[in-house]
Amino acid sequence: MLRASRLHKAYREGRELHPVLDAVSLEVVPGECVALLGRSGSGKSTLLNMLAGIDRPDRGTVELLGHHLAELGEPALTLLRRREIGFVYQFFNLIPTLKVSENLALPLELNGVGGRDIARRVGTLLERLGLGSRSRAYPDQLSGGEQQRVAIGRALIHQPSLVLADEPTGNLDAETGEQILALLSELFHERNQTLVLVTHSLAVSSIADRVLTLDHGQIAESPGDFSW
Ligand SMILES: Nc1ncnc2c1ncn2[C@@H]1O[C@H](COP(=O)(O)OP(=O)(O)OP(=O)(O)O)[C@@H](O)[C@H]1O
Repeated sequence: MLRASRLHKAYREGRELHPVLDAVSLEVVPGECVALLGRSGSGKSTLLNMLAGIDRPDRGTVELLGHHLAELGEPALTLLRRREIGFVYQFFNLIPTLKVSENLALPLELNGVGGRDIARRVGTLLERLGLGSRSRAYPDQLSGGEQQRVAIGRALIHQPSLVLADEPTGNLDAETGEQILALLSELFHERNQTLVLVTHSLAVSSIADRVLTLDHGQIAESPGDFSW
């Protein structure tokens, strides 16, 4: 599904080069849920962006579904992301001028799915998300937890092979966060998808089959003795 080999990334701060990833390698197999754990600033989002081809490593390679991302131009990368990846972000990133149902429909429209099929799939998923009565609401009329439900729906509706979630509960209170995590985990298992979940929370990483920790630019299996 996903293979990253010896990724290096450094950011320049004035004259100094600040290394973030130092020969990071990881492999994710289909159907797996992998949590990427690390303290703030350890490079989790940087790594996630490389895995999705949003940012490019200084050195190293990323292979997604057999495609070497470095060999793809921007249009091909965009197409691959649109079809094969669903994203869930900490701050939901819904489009404020679109209703709930329209936000959900967007990935299907971008992938050329027909109108009737879109209406059916949006309707079914809205019920599954417990948002059947909110389809005509705008994002700012929803609670944080409801907005994240919509965002999870938007990430999954086009049945991508890979879902990338960056701190999906980071902006929610503990109880809502637990509900969102349970929903994400349920939907992920039902659909037999592959999930890479970035978090700094051990509780969040508990839904994963495997936990990788990122520390000082390097990755290790299992949470070890970090205490953030
Ligand atoms: N575009 C950029 N330019 C310069 N430095 C950057 C850039 N993006 C990230 N960094 C730096 O790289 C380091 C890793 O950032 P990153 O956002 O990947 O960490 P993170 O583990 O996701 O943190 P958090 O949990 O706080 O979101 C940080 O020191 C950050 O300041």
